[in-house]
Amino acid sequence: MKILVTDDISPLGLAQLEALPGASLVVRTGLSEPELMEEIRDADALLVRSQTQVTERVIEAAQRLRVIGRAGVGVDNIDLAAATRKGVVVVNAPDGNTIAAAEHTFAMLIASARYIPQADASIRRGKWDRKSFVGVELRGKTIAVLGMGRIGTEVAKRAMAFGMRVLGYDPFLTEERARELGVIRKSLEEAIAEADFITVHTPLTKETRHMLNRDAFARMKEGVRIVNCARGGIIDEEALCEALASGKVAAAALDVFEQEPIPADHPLLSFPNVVVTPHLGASTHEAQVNVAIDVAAEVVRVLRGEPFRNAVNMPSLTKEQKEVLEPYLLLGEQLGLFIAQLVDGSIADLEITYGGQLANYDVAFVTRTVLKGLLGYRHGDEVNYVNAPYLAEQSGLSVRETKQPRSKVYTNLLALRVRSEDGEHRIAGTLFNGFGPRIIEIDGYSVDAPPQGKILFTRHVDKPGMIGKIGTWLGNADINIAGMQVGRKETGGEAVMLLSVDRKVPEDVLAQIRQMEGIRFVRAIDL
Ligand SMILES: NC(=O)c1ccc[n+]([C@@H]2O[C@H](COP(=O)([O-])OP(=O)(O)OC[C@H]3O[C@@H](n4cnc5c(N)ncnc54)[C@H](O)[C@@H]3O)[C@@H](O)[C@H]2O)c1
Ligand SMILES: O=C(O)[C@H](O)COP(=O)(O)O
Repeated sequence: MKILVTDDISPLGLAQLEALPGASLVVRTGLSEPELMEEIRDADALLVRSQTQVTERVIEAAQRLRVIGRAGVGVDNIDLAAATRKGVVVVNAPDGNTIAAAEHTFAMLIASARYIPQADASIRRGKWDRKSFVGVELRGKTIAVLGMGRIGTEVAKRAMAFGMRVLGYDPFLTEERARELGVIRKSLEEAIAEADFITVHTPLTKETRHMLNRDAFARMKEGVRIVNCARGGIIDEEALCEALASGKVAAAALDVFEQEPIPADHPLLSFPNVVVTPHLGASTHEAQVNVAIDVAAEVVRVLRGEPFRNAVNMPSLTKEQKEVLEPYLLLGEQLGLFIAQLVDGSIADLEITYGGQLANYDVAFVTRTVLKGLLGYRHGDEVNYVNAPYLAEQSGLSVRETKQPRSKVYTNLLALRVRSEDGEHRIAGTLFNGFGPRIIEIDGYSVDAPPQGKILFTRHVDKPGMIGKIGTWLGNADINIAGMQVGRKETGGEAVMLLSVDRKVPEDVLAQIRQMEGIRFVRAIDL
C-alpha cells in the first residue's frame, strides 16, 4: 500500500501511517504536475497541505487512490468534484491549527497597528526613529469578524480580552450563540461600516470571493485596518491597493494572497503600511503536530474501512452513529443489490422508505449504501460510497427518501421501490433482534430470508407440484438447496419462492424453469 506525502507534514503524524501493515510511505515534496501524476498512479493515499495542487488531471492519473488527506483546514487546492467523481474520499484536519491561526491573526493585527515590522526594519537600517511609528490602541475599538467559525470565534474571544467591541457576521451565527460569546451579530454591510478593524475568517467560496471589494471598501470608515489570515481572494487585492493608496485603509496585514507565492513586484508590497507573512497562519510546532496526527488518523481510518469524522466530500459517521446504523448499511447495500437483479432496463427512480426508529436517524449514509448496491450491480467496482450519489445523478436516476417514524409492524424498516421500463419492484428489510438483517417483503409478498448468498427467486402460480418441479431442475443441475421460503397472498393465486442455493443458478437452468407452466418470473440473485 503506497502512501504518498507531497508537502511538509510532521513525522509525528506520518509515524501512524508507517505503522500500517504493508504500508510504504513515499515523501516527495515540490513535485511538478506531471511528476505528481506519475507518482500518484499507484498510490492508495495522498497527504498534502496547501502547497500541492491536486488538480483533476492528478486525480484522473491515480489508479488506486482511495483517500486524500489534507493536514489543515482549507481544501481549495484539491479538486473536490474530481475526487468525488473518482470515488476518492477527501478528509481534512480542521481543529488542529485553529489556535495557531487565531494567534497569528492577532500577531498580524497588532503588528500592523503598532508598525512592528517597519520599526524593526528601521532599527536594522541603523536608525532610532521614535516618531514615524506611532500606532493605535485596540481597547475601545470595534472589530468586525467576518466568518464566525472555529478561528473567527477564537479571534473574537481574544479581541474581547483586548477590550474591543466585537461585531460578528456569519450566516450561521445565531443570536443565542452571539450572546453567549459576547459578540454583536451584524449584517455584512453593518459590520464593515462600523468597524475600525476588519478580519476575515471564511473559506474561499463563490460567495466569499471578493467579499471585500471596491463597493465594500467604499462603505468602510476612513482609516480602517484590514486583516486576512484566511484565504487570498476573499479580499479583492486591486481594490485593497486603491483603498490603501487613497488612505481609506490605514493598514493591512495579510498572510494569504490571490497568488501564492505573491510575486515580488506585486503592488501590495509597495505600501509601507502593509504587513505580510508567507501563509504562516498554521505554522506553529503545535499546530503542525496536531494536524499531522489528526489527518494521519483519518487516513488510517479510511484505509481500514473504519468510520471517519472529517470527510469533506461525503457525510461522515461518528462512532456512535456507526454503532446504530452499521447493520442497516449492510442491509441497505444488499437490498439495493437484490432489487437491481429484479429489474430489467434502466431504472428511472428509486424511493427509499425509512420506517420506525430508523426514521429518527440521519440516514444519508444508508442511502449511499443502497445506491452503491443498486448501481454497483451494473457498474461494478467503479461505484463506492463517495461517488454513488454522483453516478446516480449522472445516470438520470431520481432518488427520493421518505421517513415513516410510526411504522406499526416493525421497529425498523428499510424499503426500496424502483420504477423501470419493465414496471415496478419493491423490497423491504428489517433487523430482527438476534437474527440480524432479514428480507421481509418482495413485490408485495411477505417473506423472511437473510439478505445474503445465492438465491433463486420465482413468482409462480400457487398450485401443487411447482416447488417439486423447480427442485428437480436444480437437482438435475447438481445445485444443492440450503433453505427455502415461500409466500403468497391467497390460496391458488400467485406465490413467491426464495431458494437459498449453494451456487448461482446458471442461465440454461433458469431458461428451463422459465418455460415451466405457471412460472411468471424467475431470477438468480447473487448477494
Ligand atoms: N492562514 C492560514 O495558515 C490558515 C490556517 C487555518 C485556516 N485558515 C483558513 O481560515 C478560514 C477559516 O477557517 P476555520 O477553521 O475557522 O473554518 P470554519 O469552517 O470553522 O469557519 C468558517 C466560517 O465561515 C462562515 N462562512 C462561510 N461562508 C460565509 C459567508 N459567505 N459569509 C460569512 N461567513 C461565512 C461559515 O459559516 C463558518 O462559520 C478558512 O479559509 C481556512 O482555510 C488559514
Ligand atoms: O487551511 C489551512 O489549514 C491553512 O491555510 C494552513 O495551510 P498550510 O497547511 O499550507 O500551512
